[in-house]
Amino acid sequence: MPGTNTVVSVQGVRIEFGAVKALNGVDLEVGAGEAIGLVGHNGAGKSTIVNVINGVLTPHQGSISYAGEAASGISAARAAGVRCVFQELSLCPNLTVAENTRLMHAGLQGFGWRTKASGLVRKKLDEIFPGNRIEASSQVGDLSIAERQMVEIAINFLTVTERPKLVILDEPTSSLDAGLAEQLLAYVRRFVSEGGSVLFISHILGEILSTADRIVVMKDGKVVASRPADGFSVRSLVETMGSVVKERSKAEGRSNASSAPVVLDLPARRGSTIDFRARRGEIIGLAGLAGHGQTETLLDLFGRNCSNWLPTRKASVAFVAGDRSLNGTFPLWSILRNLTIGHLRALASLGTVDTGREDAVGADWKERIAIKTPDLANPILSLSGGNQQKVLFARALSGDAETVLMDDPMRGVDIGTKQEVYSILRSEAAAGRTFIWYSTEMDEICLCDRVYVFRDGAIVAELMGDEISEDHVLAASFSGEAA
Ligand SMILES: Nc1ncnc2c1ncn2[C@@H]1O[C@H](COP(=O)(O)OP(=O)(O)OP(=O)(O)O)[C@@H](O)[C@H]1O
Repeated sequence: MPGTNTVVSVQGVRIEFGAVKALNGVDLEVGAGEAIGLVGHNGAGKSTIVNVINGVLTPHQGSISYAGEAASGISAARAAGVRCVFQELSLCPNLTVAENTRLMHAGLQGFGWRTKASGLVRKKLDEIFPGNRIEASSQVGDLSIAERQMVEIAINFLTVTERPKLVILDEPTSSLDAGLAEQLLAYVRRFVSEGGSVLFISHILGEILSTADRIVVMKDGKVVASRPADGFSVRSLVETMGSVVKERSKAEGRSNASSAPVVLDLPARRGSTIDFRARRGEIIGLAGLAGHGQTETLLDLFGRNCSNWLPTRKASVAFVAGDRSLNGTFPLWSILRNLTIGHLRALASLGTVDTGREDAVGADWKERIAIKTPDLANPILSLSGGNQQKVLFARALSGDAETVLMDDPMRGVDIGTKQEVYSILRSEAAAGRTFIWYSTEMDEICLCDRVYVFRDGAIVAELMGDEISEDHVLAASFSGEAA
């Protein structure tokens, strides 16, 4: 029986989507003042259990109770103080930050609600992310993905009539750079020390280990471990999730392509003296604080190198978009069509798509990066977030583009798959492909051959080989000079 200090308890919950057993008898309890880290491979069932707790999904079997009272549904969860920051951000892009705050908090009503909403959200943004420059009057569609994530987090933590009791954060740092992620984790610890509870999902295991009191590991729709965080290490977590840690030194396999031909370049801008240059076979990292011009540089490179008045059989650059739902997936299409759309010409014979070859490409990539689905003909939205991201990767890598531009492409991808993708990138680079990779994860930046650090829209440092380290990237990000 759940204790009096229990905020939410789920017992024996089962959820099936057709043939997929998304939850196969899950028990989970969250106590007051507890920070729980929830980890598991892509498709393990983490978002599904979140949707049960916040009342969006009704279990096919099993029960749910809030503070010891059996109840279900969105309003029961809301009344129990459950709030959720979703993996696919749920703000309305055509409304302002203040208007989105009002949508989430029905208590903001009557004369002067807009001023009150603006004040509350600005105050919470400053409390969680000191130094941010987000205006309450800004339209959400004009904000970067990191800013949208910050707004959604602030809206869910703020108190209008009732203080939130349990805030569920589904991959909240996936679009935040290291500095913003640290600010959020520090705030989470403060919230928990004041008696609030947090259920925190992340594929970045370091932040789970440093923030959670207890870690729950899911695998194939079941909870396979639930222990105090100090009983886990990165290695034991990965193994409990069912993957193996591959040891690799940062410099392993780094190419020394300094004499290879330049395939893409951009002149220095905004007062910088450093030109951007990418050589054949290089993996170039774009680093720096989020929103300092990395995505714009990728878009600029893409625009300059793909616009062609004449139809072409071979695209020279492919792009893995950072905002999966806005620019990545075709939501009404199948998984297979989403994967092959980038290079249908190469799969065509006599002007129509050769479905046999298309199926073979799909089956090959399903196997290579473990896309978790019973059938590639299923809609793309039937996949978990991380598995959708794998499809976008496969779309870029399965074509024959010589250069692949990647805008923070590992968002939501589990650690086992990341390791596979790192190996694929390294072997493709050795075969002559060039990768330009914006990442908000320092570990990934450290895997690159050469790194450009961005600040205020300009390149402020170029790091090579052993110079590529967290300290040097941070020093350049803040002071504009390599350490
Ligand atoms: N609406 C849906 N229709 C069909 N299958 C679904 C649906 N939602 C989830 N699933 C399936 O349920 C399983 C669990 O998905 P869930 O999104 O909970 O995984 P997850 O652990 O959150 O993964 P990720 O780390 O990639 O976000 C997956 O196999 C997924 O394909």
